[in-house]
Amino acid sequence: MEKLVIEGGKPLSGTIRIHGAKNAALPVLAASIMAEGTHTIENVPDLLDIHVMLDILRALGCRAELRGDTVTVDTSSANSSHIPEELMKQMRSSVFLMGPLLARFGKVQIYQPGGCAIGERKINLHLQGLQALGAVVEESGHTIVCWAKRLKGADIVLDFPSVGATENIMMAAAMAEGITTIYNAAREPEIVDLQNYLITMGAKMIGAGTDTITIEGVPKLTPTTYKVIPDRIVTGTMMMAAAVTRGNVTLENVNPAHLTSVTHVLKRAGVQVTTDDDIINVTCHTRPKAVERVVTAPYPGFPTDLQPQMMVLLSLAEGISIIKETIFDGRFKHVDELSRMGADIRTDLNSAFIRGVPRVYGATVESTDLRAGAALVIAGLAARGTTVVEQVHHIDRGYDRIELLLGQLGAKVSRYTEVASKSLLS
Ligand SMILES: CC(=O)N[C@H]1[C@@H](OP(=O)(O)OP(=O)(O)OC[C@H]2O[C@@H](n3ccc(=O)[nH]c3=O)[C@H](O)[C@@H]2O)O[C@H](CO)[C@@H](O)[C@@H]1O
Ligand SMILES: C=C(OP(=O)(O)O)C(=O)O
Repeated sequence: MEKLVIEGGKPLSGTIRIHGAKNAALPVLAASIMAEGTHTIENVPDLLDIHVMLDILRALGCRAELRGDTVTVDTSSANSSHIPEELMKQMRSSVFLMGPLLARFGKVQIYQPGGCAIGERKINLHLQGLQALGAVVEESGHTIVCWAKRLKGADIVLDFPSVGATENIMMAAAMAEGITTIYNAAREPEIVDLQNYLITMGAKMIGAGTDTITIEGVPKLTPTTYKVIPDRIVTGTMMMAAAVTRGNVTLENVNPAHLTSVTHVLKRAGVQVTTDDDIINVTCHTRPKAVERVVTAPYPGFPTDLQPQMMVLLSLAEGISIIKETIFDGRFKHVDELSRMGADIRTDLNSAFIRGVPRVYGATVESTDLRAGAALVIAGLAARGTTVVEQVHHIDRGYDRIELLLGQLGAKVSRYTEVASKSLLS
């Protein structure tokens, strides 16, 4: 077990480069198995979830390795469509392999996926989409088996613009017979990235980034070299860290267009944000102002993956703010921990009412999930005194050594193992 120890109260300052997007790299790596041969995927972040995906690809018979920020996957020796349960449970994104394995082998056996405890995360839309393409789905306990002699194109209307379901259907449909149209598709930048990768492999599809995606299946895809997009959630996290510490931070290798809703909310809070091609600068010299209402929504709305971090900023803002979480039903676990640091937050169902306080104080807090953990780190940076964030493995799922990233901006964040931290804190 590892912990982060944060000495708060120092404004962040400097320039950092943002790593590639976890949520883009994961479906891209899953899709690689559809084309036999060697793929080179660039700008891949060195994260726990990426390593789990590489382990799964290896368990399926592929050769896969990450060197620097480049993954090489040789899928020619893939010989299994059964994802081992212990790997399946390690992350939600293991579910992305359903569509690709069905497309390549006509069969897939998985188990209910694991992942962060942020609410009920069903996969019914994934399964309904694959069924619409002609797959037979059998569920027994935790085990799910799907098969299809040949997938066939179909019109699919999603009840909700689920990111994962859109991606799974896009991948399966890329090699189905005929035309598939996904209505009410998710519009996230990661969907566009997946479409771009699939097109580079020879797939025929248009519409990603809008709510209607049309795919004409092709019999075969070919391996390729592809560079994934920058991580908009890591970017947003660092923007908020800069703001709460009243710092001046420049983020490079980012796509400002992916953060329009976030920039808009930060500006309403009085934070200065300027952008250039692939650069964002965030400067904040005064206490942020409350924002009456922030509502999470599918892209291009305010991302749920930045809701906990935004809550930290609003906890320190002048006035009363409300955050409404509309995507996940259990994504307020950070509230209790922030309250332990002195934040004044009440929740009612999916709304959080935040009365800004002038400062928060260091405490020992627990990271309950990935973005909650990131939020606690940000709170620790702004706090008076020392903050210890426990259960760092959650944070490692989405941030490549967050302490080093923040250290480049002058933050004092150190990582300790259980044994070291005991002696440090005794
Ligand atoms: C690896 C990855 O890309 N993860 C992101 C992806 O997760 P993920 O793809 O899991 O998110 P979805 O968009 O599918 O889920 C959104 C909502 O739809 C519900 N739902 C989803 C699928 C389904 O079959 N049935 C169903 O009811 C979920 O419970 C949730 O309440 O999008 C989320 C929403 O932007 C982000 O928070 C995650 O960081
Ligand atoms: C919820 C997240 O990821 P996942 O869907 O992989 O759990 C996230 O990235 O914040």
